[in-house]
Amino acid sequence: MSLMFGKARTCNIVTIPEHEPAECNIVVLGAIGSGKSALTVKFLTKRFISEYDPNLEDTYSSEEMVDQQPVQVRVMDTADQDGPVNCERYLAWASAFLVVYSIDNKCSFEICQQYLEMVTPYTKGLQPESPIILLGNKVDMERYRQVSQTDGETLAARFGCTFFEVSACLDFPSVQHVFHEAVREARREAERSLAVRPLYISEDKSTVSLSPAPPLLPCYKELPTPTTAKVVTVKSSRAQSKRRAPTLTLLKDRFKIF
Ligand SMILES: Nc1nc2c(ncn2[C@@H]2O[C@H](COP(=O)(O)OP(=O)(O)OP(=O)(O)O)[C@@H](O)[C@H]2O)c(=O)[nH]1
Repeated sequence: MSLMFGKARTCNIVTIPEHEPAECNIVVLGAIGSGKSALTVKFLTKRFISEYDPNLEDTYSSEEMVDQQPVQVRVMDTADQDGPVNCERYLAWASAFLVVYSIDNKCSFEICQQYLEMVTPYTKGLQPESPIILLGNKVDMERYRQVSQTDGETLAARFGCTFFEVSACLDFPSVQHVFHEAVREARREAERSLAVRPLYISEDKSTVSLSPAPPLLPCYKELPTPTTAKVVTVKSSRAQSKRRAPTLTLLKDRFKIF
């Protein structure tokens, strides 16, 4: 079981054991057509897709550098046909959630509320919690806007989650920032969860030990086997490349990338 964010930390008494390399599993949720796949592919390839197979659910992996720390980011691009159903396939797997609606589609915003109502009670009870980011996508469609930024901010505040408005077809840095912010929030939650574990001082005072760790949810289990999921790996490491767009081994017939 790999633990989240294995930056070893020593203090004068207790050394937290070196963990394995950090990993972060991000699950992208939202209504059909809200832009989940486009945002995912933009983050992984810097390119905007225009066509996709709406019934396919894929999980991608990318080596990222977030705040000078390497992290293996896995992104599950879900494809729920009718809103939050069959959620157990990703709830335990997730380190963080991106819940996406389209600002030009009020119905997609209402479906996001259903996702937040389903995911929040589950994550709030976890150690560490899996943070949630609410995303208003297609901000380039301002002239067709049906959901105000204030509505988005209000919904995010109601569920205690971070809020951004983005566009998968505009600049890459704003999309990358959202995914990296999800990693940062998951990292902070993991550190906070470690920090609140009580210390026990043994009788002879010579050693101090951390209480046995609460069963941290493994941030990466065997991927669930959704009927159509394909695990696709980003070929080149973004951490090492000179910001080259990694080649993503997408099955080209499913995405028309231009
Ligand atoms: N204008 C604009 N169009 C977008 C944006 N993001 C996605 N689209 C378009 O919206 C449509 C749906 O995008 P997808 O990324 O496939 O949406 P999805 O949420 O993955 O849809 P499902 O796979 O059916 O769940 C496609 O035609 C995209 O080209 C955006 O930021 N701006």
